[in-house]
Amino acid sequence: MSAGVGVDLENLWIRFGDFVAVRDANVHINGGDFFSFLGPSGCGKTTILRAVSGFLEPSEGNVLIGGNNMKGIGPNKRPTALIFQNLALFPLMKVWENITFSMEIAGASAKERRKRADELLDMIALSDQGDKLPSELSGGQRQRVAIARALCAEPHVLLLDEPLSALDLKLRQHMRTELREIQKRVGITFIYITHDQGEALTMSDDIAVMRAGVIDQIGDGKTIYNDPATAFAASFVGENNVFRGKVLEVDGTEALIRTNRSGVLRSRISTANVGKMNVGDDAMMFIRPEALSLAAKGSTGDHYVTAQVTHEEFEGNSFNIFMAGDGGKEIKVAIPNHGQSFDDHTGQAMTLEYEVDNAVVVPAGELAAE
Ligand SMILES: Nc1ncnc2c1ncn2[C@@H]1O[C@H](COP(=O)(O)OP(=O)(O)OP(=O)(O)O)[C@@H](O)[C@H]1O
Repeated sequence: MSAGVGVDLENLWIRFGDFVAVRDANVHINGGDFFSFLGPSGCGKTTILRAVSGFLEPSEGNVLIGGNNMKGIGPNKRPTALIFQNLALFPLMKVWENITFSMEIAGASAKERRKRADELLDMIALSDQGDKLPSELSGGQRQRVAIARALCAEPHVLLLDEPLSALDLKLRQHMRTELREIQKRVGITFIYITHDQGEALTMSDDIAVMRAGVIDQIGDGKTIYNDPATAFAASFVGENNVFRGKVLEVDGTEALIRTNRSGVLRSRISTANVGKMNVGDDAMMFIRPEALSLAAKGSTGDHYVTAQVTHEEFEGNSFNIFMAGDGGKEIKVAIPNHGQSFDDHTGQAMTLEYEVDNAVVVPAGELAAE
């Protein structure tokens, strides 16, 4: 198998007429990593992938693969292979013939092709399925065959454009584990595009969060979830409660925020913004539903929030309490279900407690659409 090589985007701009689809992207992807671009529809993910694969020439900046500048190098001369959502396996060809189609075009003998197909079938854990037709496989198995077919040409970088989105939910979740295992076995660099944060978080070494052509943050899943750099990253990845306000006081890595509706609250400053937030700045503070808990009645201080309960729901693993928040948004509190009894609090004012470390403040900015 070929080794994974690094991919770099340097000051990459992609314009379509006056429209800027990718704005000054700078990304380093380590060789052999599973790297995801995560963002909503239309944010420029596919455009970046097309620039890496060579189907699109950047307006400005460079794409480097294995340290080599790809300027002027066409798609079929690059060490990349691309997998789309629509697999397009040949329905009348057996699985092994599908996998080694590129070798047939190159004039390889049937014996050579079969040998290579068997190696790749082992790799995708479909050892005995080579003589079947694609229609005789499950959706997930067909997906693996498409991956094997892309790997047949020994790319150093595999580019995957939302390859799981056509599958049903259960299979999609199962395929996350499969894909990650295949990637580890093959050892090459995977660049994965998705709007599904669960996919990005479960599979990736690193994730780039994208918004309207801009990369907001690059980091591993835990960093992006626990330490978002922007309001968009905080609100796009996982559920989050937002408290808007202004910075009242900065104390190293912590700040006091005068919120519009919930008094003065203390928060950790997100790492990317330490040293950059000043008194008087518009700010957004985020606390996840699972980081809020019910406090004793009458508790006050800068890590307590009091709000009116609008409704509640039982979700199985948690009791969810919804409270009146700021700017028409609700505050959601998720109380883990340990089999305890749970009173209905609708209409009551409740006080919630949080650990300052579990609150994160960033400069006010665009929130992800719900
Ligand atoms: N050839 C083109 N000409 C003009 N505009 C384009 C072209 N290709 C893409 N765009 C625009 O660039 C933006 C980014 O498109 P892109 O396909 O990269 O988004 P995406 O993040 O992959 O979205 P999705 O998840 O829906 O595929 C979109 O607004 C799209 O309309």
